[in-house]
Formats: sequence, structure tokens, C-alpha cells
Amino acid sequence: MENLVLVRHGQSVWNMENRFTGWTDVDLTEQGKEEARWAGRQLLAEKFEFDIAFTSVLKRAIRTLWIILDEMDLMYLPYEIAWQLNERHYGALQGLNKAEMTLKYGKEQVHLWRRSYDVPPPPLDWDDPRHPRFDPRYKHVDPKLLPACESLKMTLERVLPYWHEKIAPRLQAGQRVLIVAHGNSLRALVKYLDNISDQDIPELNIPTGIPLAYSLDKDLKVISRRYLADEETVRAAAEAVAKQAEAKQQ
Ligand SMILES: O=C(O)[C@H](O)COP(=O)(O)O
Repeated sequence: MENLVLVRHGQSVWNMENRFTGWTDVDLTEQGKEEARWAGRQLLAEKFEFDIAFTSVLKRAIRTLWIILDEMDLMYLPYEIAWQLNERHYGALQGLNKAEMTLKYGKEQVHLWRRSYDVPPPPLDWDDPRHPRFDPRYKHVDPKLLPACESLKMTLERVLPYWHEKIAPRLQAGQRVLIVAHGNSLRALVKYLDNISDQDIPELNIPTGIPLAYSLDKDLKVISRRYLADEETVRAAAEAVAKQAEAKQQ
């Protein structure tokens, strides 16, 4: 039986509006809540059990976790929330429409911002009211660690220490772990778990609301991984994520 399950939050309001979201704290849409319910029912039907869960400090992920736990009758499960599992910070792109940015900056540039390993989006200005240093949920975080934008590499550099310090020890102790996070914080973790190269990572898109189950050995090496949905469903959902930035016909 798999001992680690990753779930990207259900569709959010800005996913629906096709806006770059990053650290903006938008909620789930009704479709997103239904995706979360579906994920919970799938995990229950396949008799998954968990000892602990982890999520970010953003409500779209937290609410997805709550809904999954409710569907599994596991509302008592302990869980930890961590800014280190937040979505990649999309900097000054946050709030802007992905397709409109493709029209403005071109397909290649937007693809680099969304899917490259080490090209960050344009940063927020230091005094931009959206800068995390003004957000009370990060008041206990060293301001030097709070980003004005993040590449996937920068995201991995804050996800991985949290994985090693807080999550890996649970797995090595034999606990079964559920992580509900975001498209790019999970791309970072999957890059590490699956040993995906910097050159290949742009091809990876993670769909919302479909559990990705891993079996890890005692050294946390991947024995197996699978989505809890048929191959065509996963392919189509991942392709839809990739196409979000396609310029709409004017
Ligand atoms: O932050 C966002 O906009 C989304 O959650 C992920 O966006 P992306 O798929 O364009 O990276």
C-alpha cells in the first residue's frame, strides 16, 4: 500500500479566471470543492489510511484538505500547515491573466515563467502591499526568507528542507502521509522524488484534485507512483493546465 499521497488543491477562483495566483489567498470554486470531495471519495474507496497530513497556509489547499478528510471521516487527523508548501510566488504576475500575458510577452516568455526550472517571474516591488512581509500569516518568518517572486528552483529550495525536516522523518517512522499543496510546490517535490532533470521539468503539469499516490521504501526511494484516475483523465487534465496560457482567439 502506498505511504505518501500528494494532491493539488481543487480548482480555485483564479484558476477559473485564468489568473496567475501564487501566494494570493483565493478560495476554491464550487467545482474545486467537488474535485476535493471526489478526491476524498477515491481515497476512501481505495482504503487509504493516513497518520498525518501537511498543507500550505493558503485557504485553497487547507479547504481541499478539510474536504478530503471530511469525505474520509478523518476530521480528527493531525495536520501541519506550512508556508514552505505554498504555491510558487508568481511575483508581479499575480492577478494578471495568463492568456493576456501570452499576447503581451509571447508564448515562449510565459512558458519560461510558468514551467522553466530557474527563470523567475518579475518580482513584486519591495513596497508593493502584496509583498508577503505585510501579510500577518508570515509575521514569524524571517523577512529574508519571504520572496518577491520565485522560480521553481527557488520554490524547491524552501520545499525540500521542509520535506527533510518535517515530512521524511514521519515516513521513515512508518507513518502514512497526505500532502495537499499546489501545482508548483508539488512540481518541485515530484522533481525531487522522481529525479526529473532541469531540462525535463518544463513538461510536468500537475492536475487539480487527482491524488498522486507513491510507495516509498525505507530510504524514501520511489517504488511506485500512480494517479487515482484513468490515464486519459489524467492526461487531459494535465494538458488543460498546460494550455491555460494559450492566447485566446481575438
Ligand atoms: O499560481 C497559479 O497561478 C497556479 O496555481 C499555478 O499556475 P501555473 O500552472 O500557471 O504555474
